[in-house]
Amino acid sequence: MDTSHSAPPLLQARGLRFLRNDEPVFGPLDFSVDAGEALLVQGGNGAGKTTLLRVLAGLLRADAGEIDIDGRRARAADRSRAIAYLSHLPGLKADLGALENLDFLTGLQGRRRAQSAEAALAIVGLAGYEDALARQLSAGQKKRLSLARLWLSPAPLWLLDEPYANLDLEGIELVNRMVQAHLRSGGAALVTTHGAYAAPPVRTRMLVLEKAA
Ligand SMILES: Nc1ncnc2c1ncn2[C@@H]1O[C@H](COP(=O)(O)OP(=O)(O)OP(=O)(O)O)[C@@H](O)[C@H]1O
Repeated sequence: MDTSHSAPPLLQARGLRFLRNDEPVFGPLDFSVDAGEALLVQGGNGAGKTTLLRVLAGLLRADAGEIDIDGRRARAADRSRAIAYLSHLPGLKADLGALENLDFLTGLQGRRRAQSAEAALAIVGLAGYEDALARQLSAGQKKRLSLARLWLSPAPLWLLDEPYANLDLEGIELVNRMVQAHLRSGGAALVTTHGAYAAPPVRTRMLVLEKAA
């Protein structure tokens, strides 16, 4: 018997709204994503996609609304344990090597057991770059290093802001394989995109943000 329908969504937002200088950026929004699903957050430039992910990640405070994780109200501090946020800025330490960056970030954010930083670098195509300084990596290599950090994260909910930016075709396929594997192992992902999107074949919901008038 399939009991998955009785489980609460991994993430549920109700009446979520964000204002900047008293002007609405988005919302009120109602959406949810289940374990095993992707939520595609679409909208043009300035529609509020990054702002929404930053609110969910607890980096900005919503003006109204509620966020539940696994059926329980989750304030910003609770959410940080459940969420891994891939920003479109890489968030790397420029003067540390690739491996040192991973050790630093997993030291802050925890690590999935049975995953080594070296293995994660190999998965994202950076074997041989262990000691390369982050500032010497290309934009696409930095994105790959951020993907290795994501791969090591124990968090079930991935927030991916423009994950394909700066990646070549093989990198795009890498992101899709990672998302597929993460969803298969019971995770979920929110993915922002402008529209042109090489979506992985996974169960997908859509959330379209309109630019506030
Ligand atoms: N730090 C900031 N200070 C003031 N306004 C901001 C700031 N960051 C974003 N905004 C404004 O908030 C709105 C939403 O921006 P946001 O970055 O969330 O859009 P987006 O959908 O991610 O856009 P893009 O596709 O261009 O990345 C825009 O009007 C933007 O100008």
